[in-house]
Amino acid sequence: MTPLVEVQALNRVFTSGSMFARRRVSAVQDVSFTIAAGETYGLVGESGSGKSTVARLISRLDTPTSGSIRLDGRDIAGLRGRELTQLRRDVQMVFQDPYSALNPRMSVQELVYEPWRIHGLHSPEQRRTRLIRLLDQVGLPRSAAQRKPVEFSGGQRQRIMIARALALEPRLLIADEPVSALDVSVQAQVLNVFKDLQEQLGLACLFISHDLSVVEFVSDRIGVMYLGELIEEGRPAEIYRAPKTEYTRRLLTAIPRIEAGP
Ligand SMILES: Nc1ncnc2c1ncn2[C@@H]1O[C@H](COP(=O)(O)OP(=O)(O)OP(=O)(O)O)[C@@H](O)[C@H]1O
Repeated sequence: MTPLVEVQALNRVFTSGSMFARRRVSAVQDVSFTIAAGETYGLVGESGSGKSTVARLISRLDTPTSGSIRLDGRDIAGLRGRELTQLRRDVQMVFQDPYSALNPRMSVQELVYEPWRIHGLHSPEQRRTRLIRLLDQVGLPRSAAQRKPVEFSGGQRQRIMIARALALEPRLLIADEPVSALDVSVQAQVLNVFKDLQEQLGLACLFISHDLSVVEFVSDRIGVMYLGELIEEGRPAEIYRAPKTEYTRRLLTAIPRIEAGP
């Protein structure tokens, strides 16, 4: 079966500086992996290892230096016009910082309606019904609809971000450090939202974190990145039982593991 996402020999080189002092960074080096429909693939590695660059390349916010990314077997580099608009719907992102990503002047309802307005989707009646369903799915009360982001805690704001990302019924959700800005006590609650969504919606997810315990909690498979390369890949249990690299072994010693909620 064709994987939903197929990343092949991906490279991204950044160059900066003047003609005399040129700086060249290989942010992503020969990275290949796949994500099946309904699968959560966790990408872990320390700051600067290239995780966010991979996310930006898959969502076509950036262009690879070489290599390919296929969604449903089609190379996303060639998409134009209506097909590119469809990609923008099919791949949604949730970022680390819900404080800056949500427009503080908009209510939760306006924030969730916005992608529908942009894409010209659904009648007013359908929007109301869908909004209620989304709030239920991410564990927010219906009364949240009329309130503004400032009235919510960090964890609740991240739930608003997730609801907004789900509004367009994406095929792939990319979550880039979605719990890193949250208190540890709140992290598990938001991670459980991701787990519930996987079970309810069968959503495919690229889940990025520098924290292996976070990635292990939500992922079916894990890829470890180091200095732009994917140095190890496997199921969480395999990686915990027998890490293949010294770097992964070091990540494993770092933090306590997250327990599932009640
Ligand atoms: N636009 C850019 N121009 C130049 N260098 C960049 C650019 N974007 C990223 N880099 C460099 O590429 C490397 C990988 O960065 P990237 O943000 O992908 O890593 P990361 O693993 O996501 O880290 P973090 O979690 O801190 O964002 C870093 O060395 C970074 O400085």
